[in-house]
Amino acid sequence: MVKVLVAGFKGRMGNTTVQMVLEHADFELVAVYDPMASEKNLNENPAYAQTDVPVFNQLVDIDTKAEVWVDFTRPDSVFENAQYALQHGISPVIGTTGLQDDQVIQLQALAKQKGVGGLIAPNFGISAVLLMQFAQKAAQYLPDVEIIEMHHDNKLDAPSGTAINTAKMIAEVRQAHKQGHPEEKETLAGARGADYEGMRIHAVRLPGYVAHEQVLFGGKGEALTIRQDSFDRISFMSGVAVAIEKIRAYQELMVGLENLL
Ligand SMILES: NC(=O)c1ccc[n+]([C@@H]2O[C@H](COP(=O)([O-])OP(=O)(O)OC[C@H]3O[C@@H](n4cnc5c(N)ncnc54)[C@H](O)[C@@H]3O)[C@@H](O)[C@H]2O)c1
Ligand SMILES: O=C(O)C1=N[C@H](C(=O)O)CCC1
Repeated sequence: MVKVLVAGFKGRMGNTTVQMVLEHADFELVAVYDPMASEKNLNENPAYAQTDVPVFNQLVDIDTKAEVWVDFTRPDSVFENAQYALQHGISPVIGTTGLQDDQVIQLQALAKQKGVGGLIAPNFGISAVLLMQFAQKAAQYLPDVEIIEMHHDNKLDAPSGTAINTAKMIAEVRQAHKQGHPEEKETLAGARGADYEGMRIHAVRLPGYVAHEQVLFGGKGEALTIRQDSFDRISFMSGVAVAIEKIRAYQELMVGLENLL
């Protein structure tokens, strides 16, 4: 049984992860953490009356035998949480987006120093992992690309972690270049979206959406559109489960679920 702590358990993804871990035959939920929690045990919540899982609402109070730390929290708390996990020999499985490149480098150095495996996955959905791989392949032949990501309107970070990762993967196979007309001007600021090495990224935030991405390629007289949709947060759970199962076999912090598939 893999002993699991879920950070951000009061949130949308944290709650979905708690249910998945409780239902999984090979996982044991040993702790949950969220600064918004006021209860001492998860069983104070009627939905989890049959459980016996300690609740923590401050990092300093956490006392656990957890082997894996699943993090679905906030862009401004994930770095501290991941540092805490690595320092305590707990493998972080990080779904929270918004980590800066220098923070990822620092966490990778810490993981190496401690010999602890960990994963940062911008997206745990298999459709998104495949979309990123297909987009990287397509960009070898169609280097003019724009990315449109669409999310629910409670999302804090823009562009999404998936969109940034898609752009990074495309940038590995594509010469950076400015797209559009050389003299184009925005008559309304932001009209052309964010710029990643000449690729434009557009972020849509609307109620009713969950998580969706389109990568648009244009060539001479032709176009290709690749799209994926997460209609429900359950779409992320098989990826989270794979990461929990496999991560303790590693001694480094990796980026991307594809590293474990
Ligand atoms: N990688 C993926 O596949 C994937 C999928 C969905 C969401 N996400 C990301 O997961 C994160 C959470 O998304 P959400 O929709 O569940 O958000 P949410 O706002 O519903 O939940 C976040 C929870 O984190 C808690 N929290 C705040 N600070 C904390 C801290 N320091 N430690 C522990 N918990 C803390 C909040 O109280 C809240 O309950 C976001 O960054 C989002 O982009 C990633
Ligand atoms: O709901 C979110 O927020 C999501 N964030 C991730 C991202 O930023 O790419 C993945 C999909 C859901």
